[in-house]
Amino acid sequence: MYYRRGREIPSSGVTTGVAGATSVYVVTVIVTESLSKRFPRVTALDRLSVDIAPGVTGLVGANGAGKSTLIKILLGLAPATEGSAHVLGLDVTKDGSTIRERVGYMPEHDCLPPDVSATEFVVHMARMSGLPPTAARERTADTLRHVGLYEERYRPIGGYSTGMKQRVKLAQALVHDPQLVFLDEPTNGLDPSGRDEMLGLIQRVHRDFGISVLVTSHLLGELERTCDHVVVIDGGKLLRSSSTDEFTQVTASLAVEVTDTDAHPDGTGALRTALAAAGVAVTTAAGGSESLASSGHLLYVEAAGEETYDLVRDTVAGLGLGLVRMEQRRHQIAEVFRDADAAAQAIPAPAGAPRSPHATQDGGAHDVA
Ligand SMILES: Nc1ncnc2c1ncn2[C@@H]1O[C@H](COP(=O)(O)OP(=O)(O)OP(=O)(O)O)[C@@H](O)[C@H]1O
Repeated sequence: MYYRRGREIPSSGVTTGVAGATSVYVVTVIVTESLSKRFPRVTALDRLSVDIAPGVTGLVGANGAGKSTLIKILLGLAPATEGSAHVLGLDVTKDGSTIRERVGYMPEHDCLPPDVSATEFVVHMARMSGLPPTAARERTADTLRHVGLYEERYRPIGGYSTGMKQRVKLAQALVHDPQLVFLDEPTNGLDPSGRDEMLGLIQRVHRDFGISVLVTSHLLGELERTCDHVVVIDGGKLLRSSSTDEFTQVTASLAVEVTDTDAHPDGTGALRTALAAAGVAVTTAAGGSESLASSGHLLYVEAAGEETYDLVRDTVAGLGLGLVRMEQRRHQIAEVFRDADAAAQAIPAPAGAPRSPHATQDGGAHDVA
């Protein structure tokens, strides 16, 4: 059973967006309703209500935003202070052990025994999940092959690189063939190529095995590449939840670069003036940074459709400028987040109000790839 805001619907034969006679249901794998977690000195989650559908979902937020706390509550490992949460239709307060049978978990921190091999460790975790010995060994071999550790599977984990250890953690989360996996900062400590490999593996977990993924990161760029949907939290509150396409496509723009001419020594400025006169929104750089743009002679033109391409081409030709490039440019999640953050900072905090974890910690939301 999956739930949509408390309404129970059968999972058999149901896919995302099931149309009933009178209403449309959205199938979810996770639903939280006004979920809060308060520690004596900090509110880690603050009335968080969010629906997460099958697929690959990114949970993004600065260090201390509440990501790990949410995962622990969803696994039934820590109680919420108030509110409710369901995972695969199961209540986290009552069905924690069933949830953990059906959900894989890759913890953030290093938790691997150094003296055993990947095979021994993953077989052990498979047995702990209830698989019989033969199935546990077979699944372990398959899973280690999937994560690219087959050759090294008999070596002690203590001699592994960080990337290999992350793969062992991923393998133990997948070995019992869960319906859903929680991956807590799986790219932590990896170099750029290690990150790319891990992100590729995560996409294949869903594409090849149909396992839904909730993956946390404080690196917006990598979630943008990997996830169908992104949930942004800040100081335990929901900042935004939408599909990656919505994040990045809503405000698609054209990046336009032109040459200067004798008639127009500032070709970029001339084009900008002409397009503005034609009623088109033009900025010189993302976020309005004039200096950044002037060094690259780039204009960003809000694209309403095909006609914007035609208008830019005709205006460039009319001014006698050379068109160096005109390419569609999707806004990056980081920009959307930066805009939201700028808006939040414009609202002064009440005198004496405690600073949120977001405001007090390093490596925050702007720690983008
Ligand atoms: N057991 C605890 N006792 C007290 N405070 C806690 C506890 N666990 C977490 N916190 C606090 O709750 C807030 C959220 O922590 P959480 O670990 O969920 O954040 P996070 O988004 O996962 O960040 P990180 O990636 O740095 O772990 C932080 O301010 C943290 O210090």
